[in-house]
Amino acid sequence: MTDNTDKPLDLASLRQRIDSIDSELLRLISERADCAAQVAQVKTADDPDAVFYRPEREAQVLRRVMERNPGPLNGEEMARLFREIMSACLALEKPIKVAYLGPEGTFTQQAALKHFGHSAISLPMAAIDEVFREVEAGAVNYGVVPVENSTEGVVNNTLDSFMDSGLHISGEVVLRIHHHLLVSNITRQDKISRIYSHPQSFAQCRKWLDAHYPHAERVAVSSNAEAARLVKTEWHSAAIAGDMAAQLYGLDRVAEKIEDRPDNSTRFLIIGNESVPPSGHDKTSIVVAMRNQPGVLHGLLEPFHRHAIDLTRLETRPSRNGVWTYVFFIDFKGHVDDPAVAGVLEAVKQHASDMKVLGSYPVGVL
Ligand SMILES: O=C(O)C(=O)C[C@]1(C(=O)O)C=C[C@@H](O)C=C1
Repeated sequence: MTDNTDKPLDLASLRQRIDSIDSELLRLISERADCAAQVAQVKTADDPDAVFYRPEREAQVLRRVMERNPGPLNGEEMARLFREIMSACLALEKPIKVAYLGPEGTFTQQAALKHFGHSAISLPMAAIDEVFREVEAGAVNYGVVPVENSTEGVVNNTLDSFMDSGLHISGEVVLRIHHHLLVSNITRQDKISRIYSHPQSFAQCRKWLDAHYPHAERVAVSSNAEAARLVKTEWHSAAIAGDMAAQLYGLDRVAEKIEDRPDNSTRFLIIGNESVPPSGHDKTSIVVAMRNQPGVLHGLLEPFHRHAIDLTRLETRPSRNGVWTYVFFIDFKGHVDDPAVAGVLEAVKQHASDMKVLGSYPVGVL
């Protein structure tokens, strides 16, 4: 930025300019919040049981921000700012309650905040099936559970919980997972003989641990946050956990980003009671039970090929009602309202002994 003589502005003038931009931003954000409050009135006038949170609309707003972002901030950074503005606007309409796989400080809490923003009320649950139960009981509006990790694969408890549940998937969020080796202020760093972490995190950092702490005892605990908590009281122990747990328990990072694969990421699902209209860029998840006959897998997959539908994931789990029978969890691009998807689902039904649509939802934006 320069004045009329092409000289760069001095610090005081730049700060003055920032103050006036902030005043303008304040006015605009408040105007936006007023609009959201009016949206709430319109929604309740149309329907007393109106649902205020609209995942398809939020995905569209964030995508538009990313597409139109002129820089110099990158698109994701800008979308994160808008994510928080929208979260605050929704809280003005109606605060949203979200249960997540706890305890506090887990990656699942980080995923919940990334998806809903910090104005959502987030409540830790002790187990995945408890998250499902809280949503089913109506104690919270939505739940957040991990479903797959790029290094370690599928989270079986989540898939199994879907088999017995009538809940819908209303969204997905992908989180880059960075693990750190954490110590507390009482830790003797040269005497670390025990390392706590969740089994999945141990698996994701196996090579690093073999190289740097081959003789330390690896103690598996129920969550990374629990690992971080334990380190507060033991002078010879360290924990492997992420940023949220480090912050929550005030731990120091002795080594950062120790995961073996730099692209290590986990996908989480948002579960709720409502189905979601199309957002323009959606995914659908189904679970299918097949008759045990030759060629069933071909019969199941052929319609996707025929209708040019992009499969994004296929998982097999043992079915709970028969020895050596299986169910398939399938994710693919598109929304149940798309004619091509409707065609595929019709064809899959012909081969399946049972099929359930778990939900159509916007492809994760952030
Ligand atoms: O468009 C709506 O339905 C709104 O309620 C507004 C708004 C927003 O702030 O943009 C807020 C919450 C919804 O989840 C989606 C969008």
